[in-house]
Amino acid sequence: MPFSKSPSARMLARADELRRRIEYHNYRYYVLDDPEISDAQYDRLMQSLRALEAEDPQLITPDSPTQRVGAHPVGQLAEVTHQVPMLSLDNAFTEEDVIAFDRRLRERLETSEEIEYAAEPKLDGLAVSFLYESGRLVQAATRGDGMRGEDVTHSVRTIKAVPIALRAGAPLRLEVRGEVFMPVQGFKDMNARALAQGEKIFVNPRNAAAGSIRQLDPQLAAARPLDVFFYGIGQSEGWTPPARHYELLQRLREFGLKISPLVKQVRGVQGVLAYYREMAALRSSLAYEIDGVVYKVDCYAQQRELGFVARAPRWAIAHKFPAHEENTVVRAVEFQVGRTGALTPVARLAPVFVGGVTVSNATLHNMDEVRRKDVRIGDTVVVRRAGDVIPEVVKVILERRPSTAQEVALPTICPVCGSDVERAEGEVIARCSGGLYCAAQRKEALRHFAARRALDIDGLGSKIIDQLIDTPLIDGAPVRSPADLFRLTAPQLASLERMGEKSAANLIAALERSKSTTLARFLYALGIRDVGEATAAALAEHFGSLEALQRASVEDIQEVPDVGPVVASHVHTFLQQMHNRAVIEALREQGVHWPVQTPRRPSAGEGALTGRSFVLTGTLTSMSRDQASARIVALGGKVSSSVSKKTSYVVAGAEPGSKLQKARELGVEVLDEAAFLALLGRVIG
Ligand SMILES: NC(=O)c1ccc[n+]([C@@H]2O[C@H](COP(=O)([O-])OP(=O)(O)OC[C@H]3O[C@@H](n4cnc5c(N)ncnc54)[C@H](O)[C@@H]3O)[C@@H](O)[C@H]2O)c1
Ligand SMILES: [Zn+2]
Repeated sequence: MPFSKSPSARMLARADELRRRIEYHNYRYYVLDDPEISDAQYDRLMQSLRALEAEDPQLITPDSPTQRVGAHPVGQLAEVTHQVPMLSLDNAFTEEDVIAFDRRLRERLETSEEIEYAAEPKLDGLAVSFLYESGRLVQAATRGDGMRGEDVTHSVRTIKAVPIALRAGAPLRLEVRGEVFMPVQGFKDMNARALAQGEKIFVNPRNAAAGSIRQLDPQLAAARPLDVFFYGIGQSEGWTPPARHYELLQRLREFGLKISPLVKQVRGVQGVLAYYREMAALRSSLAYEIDGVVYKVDCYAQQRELGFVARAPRWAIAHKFPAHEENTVVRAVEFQVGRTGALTPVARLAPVFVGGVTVSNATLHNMDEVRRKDVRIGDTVVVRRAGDVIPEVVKVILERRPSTAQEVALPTICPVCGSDVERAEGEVIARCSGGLYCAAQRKEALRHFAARRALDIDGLGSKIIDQLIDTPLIDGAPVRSPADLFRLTAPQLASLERMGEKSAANLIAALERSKSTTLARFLYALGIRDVGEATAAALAEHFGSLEALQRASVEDIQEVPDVGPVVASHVHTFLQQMHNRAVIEALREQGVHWPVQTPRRPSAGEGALTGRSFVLTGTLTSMSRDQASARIVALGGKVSSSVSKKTSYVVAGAEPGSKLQKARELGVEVLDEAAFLALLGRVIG
């Protein structure tokens, strides 16, 4: 055990360490607009430092972050000195903090009366000072370190809500202060565009607003959806300011300056706390983000009496809402299989308190999203939970990536049933192909199987299906697949809740009747992805028997009218799954049957493209690839997915892939869209 240092030396070192960390995060937040920790984490660092300094005031240094506002900017923007300092606000995180604040004020004012407050939403943007001379906007500046900020007149002039000229009656000289922010929808649109163009995206609207305003190029700020609410003044000349803050805001509105419509005059602790609850309830429905509410003593005479401390006025406090964003670590990424077989990556997180609840899972939506955000196991990420929305991983903090971080891999087999996972070309979602067998898809598969247009099992609704898959009925096991339905006996069914003997007997009879079906209904009932009734009917007509379809290759299946490569591959993969085959086999053993059909022959007029094979690449403007395939096949041609010497034509649409290259190498004839349409036209005409 090392010797414990003297307490003051230890506290000194700790205060030093906290200051260094806070300075670093101030720099990232105020100068780079790219924070590395969440606001809540930052607030905790500040609270720790405040607590230390309160314990031993000798620890306070003049340059401690508790004594100063923000950070001094080091950008290329010109510096502006604030005539009246732009301060920060003290924070309250609990009702107790607010009660203590109000008590302190009444003690200082030596009053037993309730204080009147102006209560305002606390916009989450950045503070800007706007100087109007003779009613015209002459300068706009950021807060910076409170004493000196940056000249941002060029970008502020592009904000439509900031008047270039005030209305008549405005004082000769007026410095107004307000919050510039980005509405949530504008922020999302902007990030979506940035993403599409491979540009940097912002974590939240606040950083986006700050980043936009501090751009050197006013064109950039002009393109960003910025807005403003004005909430106070700095220096002014040539008028008598009102006696109350609330009245001041009304005057500012008369001058043409935008004031939050949510500002209210309230009385005492009860008044402010009621306002807090009202705004907390409104929070998620507002078009912009608020991170709390601000209470300001309404009467300016009282404000003057109360004065300031180092970095904030004594007469105001920001009452913060629970944070919407927190940082935490991704411990693992697991895949959940939905009822339609879709695999969703889910991040397992070190539990974190955010948006008022403890969150330990967050959806990653799909693999494209995982790649785009580059989320790896072991990463520190920003997690967001706003309102009742599902928690989401917003971004990875790359600076915190450990060398052991692991990339996320899409499993090749379903984590629930072990069937192959398929992800069709161009599709975002990966799916389990074990539709008939997979426990995750069981309920949906049974519901679909029994539906009227499938096997039409009268009386087998969702409620009974729920019971069947939860109750061990058959040899101690619940129903696992459609084949199990036909093993059920009337007494077993009658033992289910709300199921009399009569209904049980009816259901057994319905099951019996459903055994006699058609191949088309049966294929539809299997619930193969993208195989609706029409496709099922086309498959049945084309192949005539289930055996023929089971033997068919992807190319063979593509010969069916209206079946393109994607659907063909779904059908093929589904029928190749061992577990699916076993269920189909069991269904037939249980007596499910259909009349044999004769396979379809091409009718007159068709067959004009017989013997010719096509490969499609790129995008056609007049039809989809599947439609093009269908047209070719309807005329007797074949469509395959890869180019070989035997290929008759490669049809190349816009932005063709490597297949075009291959065609040229092999000397295969290439048709552009016009030539392809001409060929179809010639053949038909
Ligand atoms: N994540 C990080 O690394 C990091 C770093 C530094 C700061 N921060 C965040 O910034 C906060 C500190 O920043 P701050 O000093 O700007 O304090 P603040 O944001 O807590 O409060 C002061 C600011 O509130 C704004 N405001 C919004 N509505 C207002 C209204 N109606 N009336 C008056 N002011 C209003 C003004 O811009 C004012 O300057 C921290 O609590 C933290 O959340 C985060
Ligand atoms: Zn599965």
